[in-house]
Amino acid sequence: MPERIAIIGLGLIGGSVARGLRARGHEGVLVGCVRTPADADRALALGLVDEAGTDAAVAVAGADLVVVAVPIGAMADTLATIAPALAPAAAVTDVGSTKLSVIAEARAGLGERFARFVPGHPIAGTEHSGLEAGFAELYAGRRVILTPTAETDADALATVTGLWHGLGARVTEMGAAHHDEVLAATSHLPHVLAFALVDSLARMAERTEIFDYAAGGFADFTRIASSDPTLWSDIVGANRDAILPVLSRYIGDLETLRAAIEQGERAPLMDCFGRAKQARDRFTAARGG
Ligand SMILES: NC(=O)c1ccc[n+]([C@@H]2O[C@H](COP(=O)([O-])OP(=O)(O)OC[C@H]3O[C@@H](n4cnc5c(N)ncnc54)[C@H](O)[C@@H]3O)[C@@H](O)[C@H]2O)c1
Ligand SMILES: O=C(O)C(=O)C[C@]1(C(=O)O)C=C[C@@H](O)C=C1
Repeated sequence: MPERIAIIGLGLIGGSVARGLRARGHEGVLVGCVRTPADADRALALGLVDEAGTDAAVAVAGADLVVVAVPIGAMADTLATIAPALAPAAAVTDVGSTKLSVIAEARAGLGERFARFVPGHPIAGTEHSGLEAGFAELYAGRRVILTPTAETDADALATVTGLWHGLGARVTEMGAAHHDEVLAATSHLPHVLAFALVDSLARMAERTEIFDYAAGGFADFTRIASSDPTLWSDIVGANRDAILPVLSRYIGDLETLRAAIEQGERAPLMDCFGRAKQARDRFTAARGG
């Protein structure tokens, strides 16, 4: 594990990297960068890092590894800010939920340091945000996708792979475009649907008492609608090209179901629900129940 690790952004994802490194006995120095002096004090009080400040360029000076864990909308500025302050041998990675957009921003912001950048995405999270949201075991047994480019240095890739293995994660490599298509379907679309459903019902609930009777079904389907609206607007905006086709396909499938319900046809419902149950049961079994 690198000796000096800088983490820019100590919310759910960056904070969990810090807590995980601590819990697994990392003996080097952890440096954190947050947005306000009050957050820096809080990060130190929580024991997340050894040094904390609000200047990303100061935070990365002398670091062997830099983990950029800010919202997608703050990636471009952050990468451009740290570029001149990076040590020559430093490896840089990110945790952003979209990869083509971050790679383009890293190429522009890091310039000649781009080869030291390893695009990454831990497929693990919760609906919570902020300094208190992280936990040490967030990445244990979870997947991390790395999307190196043709220019990515092999030793930077090895350093970042080692970070995630050290946190107990399983590392997979794939192309950035494929990553964005897969995550559009399995993460970004579900978030859009959950936000839309809760908003739609909330506007109905202004006139009725429906939420008084919502229970497990509603809670299971909508947990992720408690996620941060700014974070998710950034993600959806950055991955719109991959989200639009799966969103359109889903709307078409819903229209088919609506027509079947309207016509009183049972067979299309049984076909859809049956296929869905099988697929969901296989997914649950593959995750270990
Ligand atoms: N939430 C998830 O489930 C999840 C999962 C995987 C990856 N991600 C990705 O991880 C990244 C961080 O998400 P999060 O859930 O940890 O969000 P978060 O809001 O919990 O944390 C973001 C942190 O970045 C800080 N920050 C924001 N702008 C900054 C700036 N300009 N400079 C320095 N710090 C800044 C915030 O103060 C906060 O500490 C995002 O890019 C997101 O796409 C999120
Ligand atoms: O479990 C959650 O709450 C999450 O939102 C985690 C989740 C997901 O959709 O699975 C969200 C965003 C990511 O980039 C990766 C993982």
